[in-house]
Amino acid sequence: MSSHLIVHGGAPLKGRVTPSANKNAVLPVLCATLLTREPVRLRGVPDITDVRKILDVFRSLGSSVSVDFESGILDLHHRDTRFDPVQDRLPEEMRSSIMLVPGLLARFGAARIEDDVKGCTLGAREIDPHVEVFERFGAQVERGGHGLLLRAGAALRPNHHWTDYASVTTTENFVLCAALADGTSTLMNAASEPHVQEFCQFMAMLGARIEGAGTSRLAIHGVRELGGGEFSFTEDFHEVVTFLALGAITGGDVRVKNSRPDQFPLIDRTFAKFGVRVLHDDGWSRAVVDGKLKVKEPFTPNILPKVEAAPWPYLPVDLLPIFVALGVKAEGSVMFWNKVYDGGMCWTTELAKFGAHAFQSDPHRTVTFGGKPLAPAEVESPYIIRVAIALLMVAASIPGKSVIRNAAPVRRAHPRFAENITRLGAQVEWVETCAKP
Ligand SMILES: CC(=O)N[C@H]1[C@@H](OP(=O)(O)OP(=O)(O)OC[C@H]2O[C@@H](n3ccc(=O)[nH]c3=O)[C@H](O)[C@@H]2O)O[C@H](CO)[C@@H](O)[C@@H]1O
Ligand SMILES: C=C(OP(=O)(O)O)C(=O)O
Repeated sequence: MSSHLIVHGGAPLKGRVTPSANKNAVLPVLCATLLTREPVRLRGVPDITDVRKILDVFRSLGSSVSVDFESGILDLHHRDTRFDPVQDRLPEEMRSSIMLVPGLLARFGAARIEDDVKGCTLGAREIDPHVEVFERFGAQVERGGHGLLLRAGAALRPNHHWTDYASVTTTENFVLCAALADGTSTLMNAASEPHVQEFCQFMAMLGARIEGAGTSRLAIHGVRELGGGEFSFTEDFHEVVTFLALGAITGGDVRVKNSRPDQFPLIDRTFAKFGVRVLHDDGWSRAVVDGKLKVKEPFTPNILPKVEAAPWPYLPVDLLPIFVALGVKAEGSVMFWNKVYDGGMCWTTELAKFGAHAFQSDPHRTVTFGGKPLAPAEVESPYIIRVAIALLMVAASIPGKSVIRNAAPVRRAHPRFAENITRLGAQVEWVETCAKP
């Protein structure tokens, strides 16, 4: 079964929208709940496929799971749980599956990593930095059927570690292991993305002792046990940017609830490179285009304006496709540089189907020559959430019917996405089919 998005583009998107929570904050938090035997209540939990997969794991462990996606309230209680690391399988095709390991080790002294925990097909996405973290905390790792099997003794061993690069989920796994380790652990080159910070806030609410959240050095003082409690998620900055960009690319006027404009200065400057002014006022953000989308000329002669994406506080790499879509529409040329992934720019051929001129100059870089006339098209999304969104953005800006084939990755991160943008005036519908729509 495949899920395609049918888009009748050309309508300017207008209105107000409240974003959901950030999948990349919600998932490590869900994994972290395995570390406590006390009840946890989460508010603002989005109805996305990755969340459903983790909740299915909890049910199979025997945990109490009560979720109401309408209100976004999730009650979890992991008390009498059971797990067989050889027989039981964990979710695949999602990166966060790897963050179940510390909770399983803490409960059962055993865990597993499935063969496919790459998530979006953005490139290599190695697991070695994770394995290294688990080994430093004292786990033994060996290859088993369909993945790796891990075993650890009673308490994990505190340690001092410096990673090759600032990895989001490796940092989160380090914190998850260190929270209950027998002493103080430190991590250098820690990731500091907003979702890593939000995850650390949740851990602190459970009673974890973390210093340096939001910086590149974390110190975690292990505690004997963690408690329970309540936690509310904030708005997802990926969704804030997505809705703003959809308003801008369709010539509309979308206002998006955003309680963290302090995280936006670089994002706002990136929008400005395409002629989009982002205004933040009273908890709401708004994208304004004066005239038409146009690339801002640099003062330096004979250079290409560029957008660089890298670990925070750079522009987040998952936002890059959204700006590529703006680059295709804006008059002028821009170089996009994905400093993280070696396979994140593979989709320029799909843009060409709309008549766009985009050139992939190497695995990390693409140049857009924007402002060319575009026509509706049938395009194929790779298994990359934000690329499906970027293709939809381009389609929504062109009058006529386009089809985004295999757009299901959208459902991994954006709940009720088609409904949300339909309320803003888009004409979008899902089609589930075995055949071509
Ligand atoms: C569930 C979750 O939170 N997923 C996010 C998380 O994935 P994830 O934690 O898997 O991403 P990492 O930060 O580990 O980076 C992914 C890959 O990029 C490469 N790499 C990364 C950084 C670097 O400086 N050098 C380098 O080579 C490595 O091959 C690495 O495996 O962070 C990514 C980078 O923000 C986001 O795209 C993902 O949405
Ligand atoms: C790449 C993403 O997620 P994952 O790491 O789960 O594949 C994403 O959220 O854009």
